[in-house]
Amino acid sequence: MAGSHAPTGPLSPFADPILAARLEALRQLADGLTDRVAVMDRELNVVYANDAAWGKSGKPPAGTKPAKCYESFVQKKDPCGTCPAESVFATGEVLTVSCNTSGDGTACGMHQAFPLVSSGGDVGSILVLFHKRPEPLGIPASLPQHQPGASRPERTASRLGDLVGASPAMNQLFEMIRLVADSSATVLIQGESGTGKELVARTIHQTSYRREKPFVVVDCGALPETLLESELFGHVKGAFTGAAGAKPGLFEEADGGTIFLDEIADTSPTFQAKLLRVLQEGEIKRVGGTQPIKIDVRVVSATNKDLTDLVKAKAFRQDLYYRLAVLPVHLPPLRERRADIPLLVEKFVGDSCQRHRQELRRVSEEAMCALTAAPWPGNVRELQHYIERAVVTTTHQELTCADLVAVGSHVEATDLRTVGRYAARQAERVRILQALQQTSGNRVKAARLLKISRASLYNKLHEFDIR
Ligand SMILES: Nc1ncnc2c1ncn2[C@@H]1O[C@H](COP(=O)(O)OP(=O)(O)OP(=O)(O)O)[C@@H](O)[C@H]1O
Repeated sequence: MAGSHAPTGPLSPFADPILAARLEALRQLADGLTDRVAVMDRELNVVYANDAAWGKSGKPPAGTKPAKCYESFVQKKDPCGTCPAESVFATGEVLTVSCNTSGDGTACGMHQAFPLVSSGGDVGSILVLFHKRPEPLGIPASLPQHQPGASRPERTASRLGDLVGASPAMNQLFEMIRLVADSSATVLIQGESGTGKELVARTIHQTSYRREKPFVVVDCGALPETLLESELFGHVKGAFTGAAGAKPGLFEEADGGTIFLDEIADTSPTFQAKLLRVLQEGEIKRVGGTQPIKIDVRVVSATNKDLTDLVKAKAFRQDLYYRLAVLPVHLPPLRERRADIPLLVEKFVGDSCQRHRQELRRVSEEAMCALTAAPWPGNVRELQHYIERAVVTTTHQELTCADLVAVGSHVEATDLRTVGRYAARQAERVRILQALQQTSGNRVKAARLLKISRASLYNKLHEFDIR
């Protein structure tokens, strides 16, 4: 039996179209879950709860007045003295409640509460995840829920698939990914460049039942409007000069899977109108064609711009925004979640050592502190490249602060000439280190190997601070 909506009366927040769309998406994915999930309005009426949340008391019969959360979940007549979820309405911040599984701290056993924002921008209701009920002895804590086939990414406290993180923001993200994975609702990921938006999209795909089907990435900002249309929707023979044959588009290629539309804010109004139609109708028409083609694709999009600002400035269609952002995800910049840095550093050192066939290297405590304190304006991507350079250009078993200084400023050079010069110097440095290694530190032999004079080698050792 599936979960159900309780009647909500004429003042239901779900008269709001965006909240209604979010509720529908949540209902689709939470109905079959064994985790307890509920949505409450500002008056603490249960607007939706899945069967697991109603538990033994069972859902109220249709037509009864909206049930209050305290009546439904803890069989109390009066509201709890303080409900932590109320702060979510006040602040719009995600809340995690530390309490044990029997629900000390909150009578209902609330674990996390997420704000559901209305089209007007206020918190119209909250999504609540509860702690699991203690299982009777002898029964496994969770029964396998998934079909055979490619396994879902492994989830540990600080990792989901390739995504690592220990900050509250990342932990909430892991929970959300797990919760939304099996819905087909659209997801909009917003965050600065390099924060991991594409990796999050890929993890959502790999966590979902679509994981054995394609994950197709489209950089919408990189293509002019007409090319983007024919790439995404395909074209029929003779649709334009050079269209010698018919070609299926990326939406067709992604059928059954997920399409990731990166840089969605950089699309033209004409393209936005066409994409909106595709999302509304669940079908595409190839460029130059008239025949609609049904598609079953989950759309995950991303932008490093604030899409709500663009909507206000009328630079992005509001109706398309609502369609794309049924499940909005915000990835904070790395400087706002420094607790993730040590885990990311360890992962990137491990990956780089493996890629460059080196033994696993360690990072000294002092160096880790310096890395954790750095500003990382280029976010996780900048940290990843920095670690890669450190692994390639240094030789000590343990990476120290001195090694990091030798790698150079963590701030990436942006102009091509500087990048080229920097890369050439790094390559030179690496070659000298290799020569010294090959000759067991014998500088005369190393100079001979490098085909430079001994004096030049001494100058370069000084220049690169190699001792
Ligand atoms: N939490 C994370 N754990 C492990 N690796 C990560 C994490 N976040 C980002 N990365 C890695 O950092 C790099 C940049 O991430 P990604 O390309 O997903 O960022 P992005 O936000 O999509 O960037 P852009 O906006 O420039 O397209 C990738 O190599 C990705 O694998």
